[in-house]
Amino acid sequence: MARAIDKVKNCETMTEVRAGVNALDDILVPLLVERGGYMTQAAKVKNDENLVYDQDRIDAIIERVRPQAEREGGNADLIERLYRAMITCYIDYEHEELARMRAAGLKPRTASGSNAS
Ligand SMILES: O=C(O)C(=O)C[C@]1(C(=O)O)C=C[C@@H](O)C=C1
Repeated sequence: MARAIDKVKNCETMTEVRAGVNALDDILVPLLVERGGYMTQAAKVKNDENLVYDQDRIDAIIERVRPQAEREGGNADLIERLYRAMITCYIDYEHEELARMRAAGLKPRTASGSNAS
């Protein structure tokens, strides 16, 4: 199976480079929107500001994506930096989504862990 790095076309002009980048952004943006949708789901399920940030999960994601990047012929350090920056943005978004849902009437979790009715 072709690695991602092997799909990069040789370019002679910046027009060609930017056409390649635009084509990938057309794929990336919908995926980032979809990933953001799961932050909304996470905010709803966690329903606790103190649970939004999860260091163990961040570590697990980085452990997954670094070897994936290497298998695709990429730079694992670059992908880790991108993921850490992206997750930081999604954490902010998850907090925003939880605040939005609270303003719309979502009640905080009770001490027993279930949602207050
Ligand atoms: O898996 C979670 O617990 C999430 O809320 C998602 C996510 C992410 O994948 O961006 C965001 C915040 C957490 O710190 C860890 C990971």
